[in-house]
Amino acid sequence: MSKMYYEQNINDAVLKGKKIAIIGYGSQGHAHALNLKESGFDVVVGVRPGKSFDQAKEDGVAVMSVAEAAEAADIIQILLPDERQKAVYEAEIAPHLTAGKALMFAHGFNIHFGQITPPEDVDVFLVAPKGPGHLVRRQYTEGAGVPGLFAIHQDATGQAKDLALAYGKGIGSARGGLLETTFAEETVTDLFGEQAVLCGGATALVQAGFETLVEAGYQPELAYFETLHELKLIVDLMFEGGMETMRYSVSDTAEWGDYVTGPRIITDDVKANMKAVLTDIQDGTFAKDWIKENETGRPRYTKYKEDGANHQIEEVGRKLRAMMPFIQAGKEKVVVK
Ligand SMILES: NC(=O)C1=CN([C@@H]2O[C@H](COP(=O)(O)OP(=O)(O)OC[C@H]3O[C@@H](n4cnc5c(N)ncnc54)[C@H](OP(=O)(O)O)[C@@H]3O)[C@@H](O)[C@H]2O)C=CC1
Ligand SMILES: CC[C@](O)(C(C)=O)C(=O)O
Ligand SMILES: [Mg+2]
Ligand SMILES: [Mg+2]
Repeated sequence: MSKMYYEQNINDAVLKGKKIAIIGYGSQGHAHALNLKESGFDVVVGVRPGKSFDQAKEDGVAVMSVAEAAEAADIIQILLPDERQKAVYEAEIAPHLTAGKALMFAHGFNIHFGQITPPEDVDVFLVAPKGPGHLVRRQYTEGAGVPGLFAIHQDATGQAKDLALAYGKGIGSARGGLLETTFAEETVTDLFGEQAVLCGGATALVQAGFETLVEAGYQPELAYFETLHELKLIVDLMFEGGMETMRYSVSDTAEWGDYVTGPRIITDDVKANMKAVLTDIQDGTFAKDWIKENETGRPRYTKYKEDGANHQIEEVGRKLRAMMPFIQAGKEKVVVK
């Protein structure tokens, strides 16, 4: 088994007294900033004027411009959208990235695909929680933690690994476990996971199931409960006790259908497609296409987003969820802006 690091194995003294700049206050940014602050670390948020700036202020976190935060900090964690990082790094961070500081990421995209090349005299490492930022925050406040990966790209000070582990502990990820990787492995596996399974694979599966039922004449509300709402309940059991626990709780009929029909849906063709997706990620085809999409004003991204929001499963879901206030009760609301 790979070596896992948990809270009790990590001495976070190395991070005490250092100023940590969290650049960006979005999904990951707000979670890292608030968790680190509540773990007793010295945090400043660097973000442009606007929504996030105001939110950070309202949350009681010290907030400055990106350049001011980068200048003030010993450790600079870039939590901006991947496609914006290069421009902000070059204009506002690089001028303040002096010898002995640390540059951090939560995903290796810009280092691995050569978009950002930091100077050799700084530490460069990543701490990447394996979960959405809002859940990194929510789980931390509940005393739990989203597991994470860490990787060292440059160790100029000899302290990079200790800093990465202390940071991972500070955001709560050492409660779930920290695993060492490389920038290459983190970047490729994260992109593969989100595209093939967690986001792309899951939404396509749910949508296809919903459409199959609705096109066959069944009620859309029923199709929503069957293919989307209940998926969370099924995945909760897999999360808690693996597939075995889920199969224990469902009926034997469902379990039999799982064994005989799963492979009719996820066929060898699907696995061959997954391998092709992995190749596109590994050889840079995906990254090149995503960078070009951003350089040309995101025409396809915008259309996909619009189509997704207008799909019948979303319209039906909004109405049904409005009648189930308990879904959000007691939770920090994830507001889609
Ligand atoms: N989302 C997630 O859960 C995960 C993300 N990651 C990685 O973490 C990193 C951050 O991702 P994520 O949290 O999704 O990012 P978000 O899209 O949530 O980041 C938005 C933040 O970036 C700010 N921002 C955007 N452009 C600029 C700019 N030009 N100058 C200053 N601030 C700017 C926004 O400010 P404003 O409000 O002003 O627009 C906002 O605060 C990425 O590397 C991602 O791959 C890793 C694991 C999971
Ligand atoms: C699954 C999507 C993710 O990789 C994540 C939340 O871990 C992301 O980039 O947001
Ligand atoms: Mg991820
Ligand atoms: Mg990702």
